[in-house]
Amino acid sequence: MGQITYVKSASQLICMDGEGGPRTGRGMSRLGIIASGSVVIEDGIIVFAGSDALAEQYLSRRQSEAEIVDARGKVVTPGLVDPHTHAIFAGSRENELELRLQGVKYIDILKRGGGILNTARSTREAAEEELVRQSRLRLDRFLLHGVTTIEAKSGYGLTVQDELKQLRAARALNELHPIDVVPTFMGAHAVPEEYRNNPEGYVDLVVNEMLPAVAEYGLAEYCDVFCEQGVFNTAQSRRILEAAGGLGFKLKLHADEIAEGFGGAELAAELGAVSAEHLLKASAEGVQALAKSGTVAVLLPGTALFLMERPAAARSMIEAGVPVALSTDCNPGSSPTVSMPFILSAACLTMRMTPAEVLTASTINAAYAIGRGEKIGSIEIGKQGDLVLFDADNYRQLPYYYGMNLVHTVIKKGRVVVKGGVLVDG
Ligand SMILES: O=C(O)CC1=NCN=C1
Ligand SMILES: [Zn+2]
Repeated sequence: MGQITYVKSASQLICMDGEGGPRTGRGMSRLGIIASGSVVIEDGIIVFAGSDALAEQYLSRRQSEAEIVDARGKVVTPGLVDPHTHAIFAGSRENELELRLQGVKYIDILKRGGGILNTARSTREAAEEELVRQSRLRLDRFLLHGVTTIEAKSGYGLTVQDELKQLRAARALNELHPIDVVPTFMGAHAVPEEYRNNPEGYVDLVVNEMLPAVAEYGLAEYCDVFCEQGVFNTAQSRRILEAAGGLGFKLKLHADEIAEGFGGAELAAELGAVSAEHLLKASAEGVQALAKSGTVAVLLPGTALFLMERPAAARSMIEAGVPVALSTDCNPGSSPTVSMPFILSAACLTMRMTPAEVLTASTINAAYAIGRGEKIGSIEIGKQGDLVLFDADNYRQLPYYYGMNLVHTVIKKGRVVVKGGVLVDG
């Protein structure tokens, strides 16, 4: 008899069930809400989701064997999914905040050898165990904010060995922490100091040495590139992503974050990338291309806020039929946060997404952005038993109480890992 967890009598059960594939347009507003609903999880997999009455019937005599989680007065959603993080790193860059408040631009800090290169220095110096220790604390905080799966990129090593070290740390965390970690290789995050005068030589290193090594050790599912003016141009980005595709990596792209209409969105769509990320400055043609290719637009309103930039045009993307997902972009330079609940609020307040849309964008659509849409992101029979119980009367309160963490209980693969807003040991 398997381990049964019975999540009982939620005031609102947000199933997010529905047609296959990421949700678009009006589909982003269909949440599949069951008033007074219950979920039964057996051996980590959802075996029932529906009304309380039917749950009682389903369990019948086996209720006595179940661990009952009282969800009365709670809103129950799928575990939140963060599809874009740089969460594996050492050090911090709080000094840059004051620099930027004095008017120094993010990209100029990088050009001066700070920014990503600052974190690269501290990440290269850190042993793998130290990387795991520091990053594990961030994963604990993600869990306390209702996040049960994250994507995690490399890109602070910028040498073959240090990129492999970062990805091994991601693998170790995936094994030792309740949160599932989906790894992305991002050696093309910045050109390191030692290649400052030979950026093409660094692209050669990424293509000829880093990608084959990461593929050989099976350390990443995705390849991502910072396609940006002053970082990697579209020709370099294309070369790296085409090489990655040839080695079996699925593709992502940091696109149109800083320079207007740099062509990242168009490139992501042309290469059939699973997702394009940031898109603050995407062109109208780029948005249309994303809609046509079905590439998920991963929007990062926290980053726009932290960089004091206007956010991505989420409304026109949704209206164009682009599947939209949300993320913290957790990283020490442009978005030092793990709070997906705050990102939901920021998406409403700065990009005019609705409460229903931001929930879809942080669950099922975020799951599809990392290739996990058939496994997580909704409360449906056969999916992984990842749930969050929020202290809220209804789902609209999640983005409404901005800056507050309403997470009460988190269940990961059927096991309670956060209770009363506190991590459960073991
Ligand atoms: O600054 C960082 O560490 C992360 C980042 N990569 C591209 N934009 C922000
Ligand atoms: Zn990023």
